[in-house]
Amino acid sequence: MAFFTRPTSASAAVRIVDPNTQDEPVQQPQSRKDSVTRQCRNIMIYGFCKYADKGCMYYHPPAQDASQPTTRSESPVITSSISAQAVNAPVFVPKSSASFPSFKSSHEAMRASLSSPSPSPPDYQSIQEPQATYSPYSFSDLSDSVTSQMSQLSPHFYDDPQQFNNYPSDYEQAAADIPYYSASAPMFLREPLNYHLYTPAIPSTLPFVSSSSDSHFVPQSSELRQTLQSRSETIRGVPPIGLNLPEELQGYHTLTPLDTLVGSERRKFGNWFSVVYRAINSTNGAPYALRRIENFRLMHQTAFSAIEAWSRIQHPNIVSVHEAFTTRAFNDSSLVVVYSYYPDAQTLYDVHLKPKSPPFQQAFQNQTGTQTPQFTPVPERTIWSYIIQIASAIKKVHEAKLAVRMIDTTKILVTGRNRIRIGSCGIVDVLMHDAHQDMHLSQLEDLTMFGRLIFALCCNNASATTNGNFQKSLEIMGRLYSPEIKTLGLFLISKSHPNKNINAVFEMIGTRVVNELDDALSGQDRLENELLGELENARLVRLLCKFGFINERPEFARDPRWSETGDRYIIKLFRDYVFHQIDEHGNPVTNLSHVLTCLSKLDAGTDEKVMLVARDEQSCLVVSYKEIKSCIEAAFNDLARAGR
Ligand SMILES: Nc1ncnc2c1ncn2[C@@H]1O[C@H](COP(=O)(O)OP(=O)(O)OP(=O)(O)O)[C@@H](O)[C@H]1O
Repeated sequence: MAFFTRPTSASAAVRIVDPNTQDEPVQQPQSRKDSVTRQCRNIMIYGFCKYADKGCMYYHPPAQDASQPTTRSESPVITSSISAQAVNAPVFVPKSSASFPSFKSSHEAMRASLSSPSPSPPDYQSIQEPQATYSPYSFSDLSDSVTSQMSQLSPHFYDDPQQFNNYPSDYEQAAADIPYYSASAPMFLREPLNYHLYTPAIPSTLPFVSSSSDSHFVPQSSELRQTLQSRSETIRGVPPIGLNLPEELQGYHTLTPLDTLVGSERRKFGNWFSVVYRAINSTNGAPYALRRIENFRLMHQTAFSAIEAWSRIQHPNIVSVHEAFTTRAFNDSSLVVVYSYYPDAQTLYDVHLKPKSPPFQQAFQNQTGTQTPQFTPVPERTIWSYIIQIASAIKKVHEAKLAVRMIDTTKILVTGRNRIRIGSCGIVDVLMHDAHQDMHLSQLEDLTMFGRLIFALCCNNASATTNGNFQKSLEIMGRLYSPEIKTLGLFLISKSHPNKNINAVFEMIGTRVVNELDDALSGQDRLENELLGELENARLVRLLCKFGFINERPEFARDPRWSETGDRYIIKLFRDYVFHQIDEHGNPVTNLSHVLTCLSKLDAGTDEKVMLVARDEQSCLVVSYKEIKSCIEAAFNDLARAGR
């Protein structure tokens, strides 16, 4: 790959040479016969030609004619109102329109034209040289303005925080660190991408961060996307009509029950019936889970002090408690506790213990009595993961001088791949406020419940430690899992162990915690990698929005100054260049990579130049992405100002 020295001049103007004529002898000037019928471009650009009376060979219409805008089929009108430096570049007139380069060839033309090293001293002079044969009007008039305008742009562009205000300061630092931007370093016409501004390709040497890898906590990319989409859809789900629920409940609205059980199926929370609703908070618009305890009468306001203590507990394995209140909105006296909401969460019971309806073939075999349904054991790695997460949550709660009081497969939520959270915290504290509670005993009871839960999960039976199932459960555990799990389970359910506390649990599972940590960190790497792939989206959407604001505005449809001149004209041509390419057969080029590359370079404002060809193919402009970017900024700011 070859890169070529950038002209040392500050000018943006580059003479375009048709690549086919690179090695050909210099073209002869156009015949005078042709010239006198063509309108002088100085008239089109400046409204007058100072060489009109000094021998300029082109046609100079009377003053009123010159001011008339040309139609679209003619060459673009570039008036003196043009502010973009690139517009001041000399206009390229191809030898014949039939040789208009296709998308590919225009790039090749660009390459070819730029491939010869720029002469030194300043390239500008080399541009002036062929004036006599190339264009009848003086270039020197343009040079000053171009130089001065470019000098405003070039040297400090990357120093100006305004230009890069879309990027975090790290990126600015990165830009500063890259020698490419250093003033003393060689500059190139054809620039490499600013890699600090682009998402690098995923290194294949790190298989665990690749989007197709499946980690313990993070599924592969496609599944992750599906999961997130589904959650987003769930949050926006509308409640079924006719539920007769309150429209507004203490600042929450759009109540949707998460439990569809009816009648005798309804499960109880202790002695009380309970329902969980998803509801939207009117203040912040976020969804929350509201657990309602029906027909509960609060005797003392102090019962809510436990909720206050629970609301201070933040832990990745505990569903956060936000607030609690009593209400008569359900036509009874209900207690409502508000929790963080996890869309598509299922309870551990639903995921692992709930009897699944057997597949068709299996059901048929059962009827004939040839085969009994088997349960699918929870993998040992998953059991350890659950153990560590629950133990970690319990430790946090016990250290806060509280007890969980409800460690049960129906109250632990699976909120992601192998991610669990203890839910419904704080409710028992309110319900049992009047009963005397010994915190130490409550904490021991937590550990016993924890042990029962381990047995239940390993044996796929919620009553694994009761109803005479214990011996069978021990046998199943011994057969399916390593002895450490059984030892831990027995330790937790034992009543008389002198040293039973959560810290002792961690002493027993210490080595397994290391695995969990490794998997958690790998999951984080995977997620970071996923996030990296999404980084580009925001910048591209921002740009596309600006394009949408600027291009084809109906109120300016009849105003040629809006889209046929200056900044807007460049934006229009650039839009054509990005989106409306056609191949050599005239078919649309729908190359997404081309679009993304162009937009990324535009957003980064690179110095790389691009050749924009007018729709009538009679002229073209060479502008840098940096200049196009400033055109877009200017046009957008005009609109924004007008809007204000
Ligand atoms: N914080 C929450 N975020 C999202 N969903 C939740 C939340 N809390 C509970 N749910 C969901 O609400 C549903 C009902 O919860 P509930 O605790 O009533 O479970 P259950 O299995 O019906 O147990 P039970 O009725 O015996 O208490 C469950 O599907 C659960 O996944």
